[in-house]
Amino acid sequence: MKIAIQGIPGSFHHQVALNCFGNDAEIVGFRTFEEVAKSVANGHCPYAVMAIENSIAGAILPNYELIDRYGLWIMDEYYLPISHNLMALPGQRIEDLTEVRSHPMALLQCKKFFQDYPKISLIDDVDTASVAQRIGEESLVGIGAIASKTAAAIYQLEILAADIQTVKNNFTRFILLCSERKPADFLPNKASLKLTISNEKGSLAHLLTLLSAHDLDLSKIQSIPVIDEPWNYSFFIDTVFDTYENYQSALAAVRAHGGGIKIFGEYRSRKEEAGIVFQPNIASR
Ligand SMILES: O=C(O)C(=O)C[C@]1(C(=O)O)C=C[C@@H](O)C=C1
Repeated sequence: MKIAIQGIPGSFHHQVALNCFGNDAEIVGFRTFEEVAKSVANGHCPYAVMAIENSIAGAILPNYELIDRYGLWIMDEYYLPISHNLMALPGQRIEDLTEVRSHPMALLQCKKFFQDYPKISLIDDVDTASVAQRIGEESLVGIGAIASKTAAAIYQLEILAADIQTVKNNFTRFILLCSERKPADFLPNKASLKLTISNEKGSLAHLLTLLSAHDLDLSKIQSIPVIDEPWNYSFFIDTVFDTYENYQSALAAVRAHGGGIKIFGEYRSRKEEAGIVFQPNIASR
């Protein structure tokens, strides 16, 4: 079973793919999230794991756009506790480093730590683990990586500072994607949607009131531009609900008020299971 991820062994995506699909899964690494989305849409990989938001750094907005554009289906979610570590070639000290490279989301999560090291430039790179791999393979002196302890072990780097993320309790929420909606043998209590409303005074307030009147709890709302209609916006919404009926009647009310709805996925909230190894519900998919 092929699972598409952005990254290589030692990356957080790789860890999540192993946690969710087991050690026998064939994990296929890509350099960009766009290639990941494409590989699921064109059938090369039946499933993908994709980071969507982090508790310190916030949402990865471009990934919402990819799910929308490639018409992918969110079938599950997974919360991974994230510990970032500064690492370099054995023998290097923090004072020797002039550059630290990592995935942009990882750099954002560790910005505060580097305030004490103004001589170090922080540089965006492909993913956490591939920087660690490059430093090891090319014996790069003066360059550090921010990555997992697993990456340090695989690529034989020394950890100079552990747990350097701004707050210790740091989670990234990942979503599990497939190419299309399949019949579910479970009752969802969470959905990811795109809602489009007319750009009129009070229309967003009205939409939120409608959702709240049907007991929908919004766990996320994010506005994104409608690219072919300048200054008009759609809203990506994650909502958690007690009953599927409430959710359906909320959607019916939004439609009745002229709102457009695209459903990206209906699944079970995994927040309370954060950090616990689990099997995704893929038996019937
Ligand atoms: O670079 C990695 O190791 C990743 O898996 C990417 C990623 C992300 O996309 O947010 C995953 C989790 C962390 O939030 C930092 C980076």
